Amino acid sequence: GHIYEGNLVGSGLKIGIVVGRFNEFITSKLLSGAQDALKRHGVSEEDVDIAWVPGAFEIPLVAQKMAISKKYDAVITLGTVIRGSTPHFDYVCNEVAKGVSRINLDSGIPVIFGVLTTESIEQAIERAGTKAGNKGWDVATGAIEMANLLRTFE
Ligand SMILES: O=c1[nH]c(NC[C@H](O)[C@H](O)[C@H](O)CO)c([N+](=O)[O-])c(=O)[nH]1
Repeated sequence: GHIYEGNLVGSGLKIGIVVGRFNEFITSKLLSGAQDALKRHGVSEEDVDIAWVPGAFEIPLVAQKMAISKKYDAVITLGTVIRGSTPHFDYVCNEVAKGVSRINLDSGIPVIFGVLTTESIEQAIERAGTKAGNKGWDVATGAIEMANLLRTFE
């Protein structure tokens, strides 16, 4: 039988990025990690569009707009929700996760979930370019892999 898998060759792919401004100290690092990964895998900067939204709660709506525009091979979502400072932490996280996962199925476009949900600021910093790596890099390579994988099914 056939093994389907997407390679990490990004050249020619069009990528949309939705990033939340809330906790911008962290989300800006996630964004640069994603941009670095896209560039290092051959995605040209002119093929990357970036939309800034107020916070994670607004990510799904703009991610949906990008996905249904059919202008992108994949959409990356970036945000940071920290329980310590979020009164409705579980609600915000669940709604954003549910919203993003639904867009994948409704649009058929890979929309990668890159919203950090952590207990503390320290944990967020660890995942935004320090000892636990950069989640932005990880979701960017995931976007390239999924875009290429889905092309094999067309
Ligand atoms: O992205 C975040 N948005 C947060 N709230 C804003 C929310 O995403 C919406 O922007 C806001 O509710 C307006 O709709 C956060 N907290 O509340 O702490 C958070 O930690 N992260």
